[in-house]
Amino acid sequence: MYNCKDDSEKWVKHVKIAIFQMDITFGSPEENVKKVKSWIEKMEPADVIILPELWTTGYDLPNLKNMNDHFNQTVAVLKDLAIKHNIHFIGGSVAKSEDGHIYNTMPVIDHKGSLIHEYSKLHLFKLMDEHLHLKEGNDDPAFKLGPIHFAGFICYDIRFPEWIRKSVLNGAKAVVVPAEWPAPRIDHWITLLKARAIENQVYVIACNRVGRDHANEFGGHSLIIDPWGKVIAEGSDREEIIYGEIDPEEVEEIRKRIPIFDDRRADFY
Ligand SMILES: NC(=O)CCC(=O)C(=O)O
Repeated sequence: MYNCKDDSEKWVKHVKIAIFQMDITFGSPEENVKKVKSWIEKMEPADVIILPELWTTGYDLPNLKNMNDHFNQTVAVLKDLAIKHNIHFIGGSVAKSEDGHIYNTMPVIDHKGSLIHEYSKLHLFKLMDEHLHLKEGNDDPAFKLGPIHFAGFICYDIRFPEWIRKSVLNGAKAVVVPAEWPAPRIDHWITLLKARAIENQVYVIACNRVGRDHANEFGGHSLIIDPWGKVIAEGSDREEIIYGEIDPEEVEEIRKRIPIFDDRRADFY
């Protein structure tokens, strides 16, 4: 069985992922936290939970400025849950106030309840007014859970392949993507995620919300894609937990089969 809760450097197999493909109650952290707490109680055993983008508030962007301590409060909840359930959280993203700005920030919390990583969305999505309310981050997307190298990006970031390639060249074997991706562009979502997996020969684990707010209907179709581009698990357009296992050794197998990282012409590009 898997063990990505082993802190040693030993290579592990079959890390079990649980994607919380949830609807989000607009502007109501209490309701959304309540839902995450109840889903954990009923979920199958897993190693890592992935949550969607801005899962506590949705795109209630004008009101985020009144929620100063929101990020720390949410991280505190996730820390308690991580310890109680002995599970890692890639905590989607949560609005974070800092230095007079608000960031769209992914917290990663390990099974011992430590906040081990933060990444603030690098590319703000103007079509959903992010540039009017948020500030872009400048973080490194890379983090490790146990011995596994992940890189985490947020939603619109997946349209920038060179940003993801940079982390892969630095060692990432699995790319994680929390999102609030609208239903009318769900074919872009699926195609871009498959392309990121195939071109980088990495796992792609992507959690999209479902439901609607005043402006958008969101498309679900959360995905776990292997480094060959095969879909291991795919969500519907309704609320559900999506499970799948990833095996980091598979990345090396695929890279032996088609050795793009040996063949690429870094002298040209
Ligand atoms: N929340 C987002 O970043 C949405 C990105 C999106 O919809 C896109 O088409 O890109």
